Amino acid sequence: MSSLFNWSSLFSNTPITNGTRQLSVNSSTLKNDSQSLISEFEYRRNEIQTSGSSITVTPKKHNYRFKTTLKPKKTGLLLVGLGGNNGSTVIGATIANRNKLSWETRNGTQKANYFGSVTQSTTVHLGWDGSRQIYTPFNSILPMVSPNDLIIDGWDINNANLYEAMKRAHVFEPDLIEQLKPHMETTVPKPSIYYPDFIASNQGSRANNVIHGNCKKEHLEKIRADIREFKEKHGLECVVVLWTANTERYTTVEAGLNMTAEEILTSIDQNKDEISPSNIFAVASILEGAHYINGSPQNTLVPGIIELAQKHQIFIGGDDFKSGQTKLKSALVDFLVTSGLKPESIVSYNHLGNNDGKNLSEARQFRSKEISKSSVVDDMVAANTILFEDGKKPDHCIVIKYVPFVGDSKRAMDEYICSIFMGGHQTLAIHNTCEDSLLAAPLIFDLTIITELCSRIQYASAGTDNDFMAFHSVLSLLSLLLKAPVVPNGTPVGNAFMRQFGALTKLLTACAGIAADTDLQLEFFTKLQ
Ligand SMILES: NC(=O)c1ccc[n+]([C@@H]2O[C@H](COP(=O)([O-])OP(=O)(O)OC[C@H]3O[C@@H](n4cnc5c(N)ncnc54)[C@H](O)[C@@H]3O)[C@@H](O)[C@H]2O)c1
Ligand SMILES: O=P([O-])([O-])O[C@@H]1[C@@H](O)[C@H](O)[C@@H](O)[C@H](O)[C@@H]1O
Repeated sequence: MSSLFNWSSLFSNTPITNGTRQLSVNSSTLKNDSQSLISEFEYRRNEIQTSGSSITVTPKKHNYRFKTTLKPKKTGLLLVGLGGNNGSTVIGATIANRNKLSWETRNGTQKANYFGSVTQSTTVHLGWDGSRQIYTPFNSILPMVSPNDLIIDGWDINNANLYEAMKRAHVFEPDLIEQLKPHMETTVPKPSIYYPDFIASNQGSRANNVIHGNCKKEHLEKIRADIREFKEKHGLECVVVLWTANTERYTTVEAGLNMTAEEILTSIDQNKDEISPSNIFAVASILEGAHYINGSPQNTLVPGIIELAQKHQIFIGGDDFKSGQTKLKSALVDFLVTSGLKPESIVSYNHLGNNDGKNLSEARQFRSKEISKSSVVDDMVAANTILFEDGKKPDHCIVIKYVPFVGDSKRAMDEYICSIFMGGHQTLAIHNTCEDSLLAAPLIFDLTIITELCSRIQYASAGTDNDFMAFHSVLSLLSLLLKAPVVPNGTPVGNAFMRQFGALTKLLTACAGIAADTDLQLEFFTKLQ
């Protein structure tokens, strides 16, 4: 007996599709009670055996059951770097959207929105209704937290209140800033951990809001207490701690320091220099049951922190928001290679004038960013041994310059040179003005919302009584939103943008009992039986 499932009826306060359409799923395999939805999904993949130049493909089927707890959790977001350009933009945007603010610009009246957010502003193809293709909003497929409902707070080494921080950021229009003033001027970030050696020396003048003392164990306990207090004060069911503070230098990764959960905890107890502020935030989050996301490029998520997250069944994700120049690259290079054109040279230059750019103007912080920006084409190159028969990657050059005048309005200039047919070359020269915080802030919502959703999804093998399990702690599903995805050990990194989007939406539709969109569209040139 098929069941018609429409979860909006369960939560009258959850707008199912922003008032446009109601999505109901009519499936015989779908079971739901008032608390959860169980779907069955036949996962088809190819088991591959290679031997020399021969490949053997064995199609395999795996029958999954997905169990989604339907009611979104009351969720808090704690931002490390709350007073920064991204942090103040995130908070301001939720207030503006929640209060349906509009403001005057020289181009006319602008209304608050969540453009640039995958969860809030994209749609997913469901199929053909006989006369047109039907798409549904991403956030109508399963119940998700609304960014308007997020409780947001955080830490900063600078004590500017969020109104001052917003003005300093030069991201929002003055009319909006003044409307937000009463909502933001009373919020001051919590004092944070400051170890000068990890961020640029030019950030020292900002550090007037720091936790005193040099004992890393005490710093850990203070951050843990902050997380506990935040959770209890707001009655939260889910907390995500997200690093949007300055890019740190890489930390050493070695046995005895941070290779295991025990080592990272012992190294904190022993006050080891190589334990970074972001390491401490990650450990504190995990120990307090809060999920941790790294929006910056440094290697916070060392093996010991990954092991600790697994022990505590907490999600972690990173690294480095994929917001502008690299985001375009992750789609464009996929397009070029898929077209049979061979990128030979990729030069990505940008200059920016915000504090991020100032921090990145020092060599060790730039190096963290150069690493995360450089790895984004690796999977696309490896996918085509016709073009890249010798495995030689394209020349790939990253340049970042600090030019204060442009502020948060980063100017990215890229040149792609490809080998094409019969010895020709195609050159793409792209000028891309990236309003950095307006591009990154939506990703912060998505990272938080998808992490909370994944905390409500469990899986089991169909046809068995095996218990339902949570996904792996390293939430590689967040790769769409990150430049250098951290993935479970031994699994591949995927950066091609549309493949990442497809993986995310196909999981959601599988959990909702909706047939995955194969794009084959056989119904248009065959007779469906
Ligand atoms: N498009 C983007 O904006 C984008 C894209 C990818 C990555 N990022 C990364 O996001 C981060 C934030 O970018 P931003 O433009 O908001 O930078 P920002 O400099 O404006 O904000 C960073 C904030 O972190 C604070 N801070 C530094 N160390 C801290 C610590 N230990 N604890 C708490 N606060 C601390 C600083 O005082 C500052 O207010 C940077 O690492 C940047 O590389 C940004
Ligand atoms: O995301 P993206 O535009 O490729 O990369 C950007 C860097 O090139 C830039 O220096 C700074 O704006 C951001 O930190 C961001 O990481």
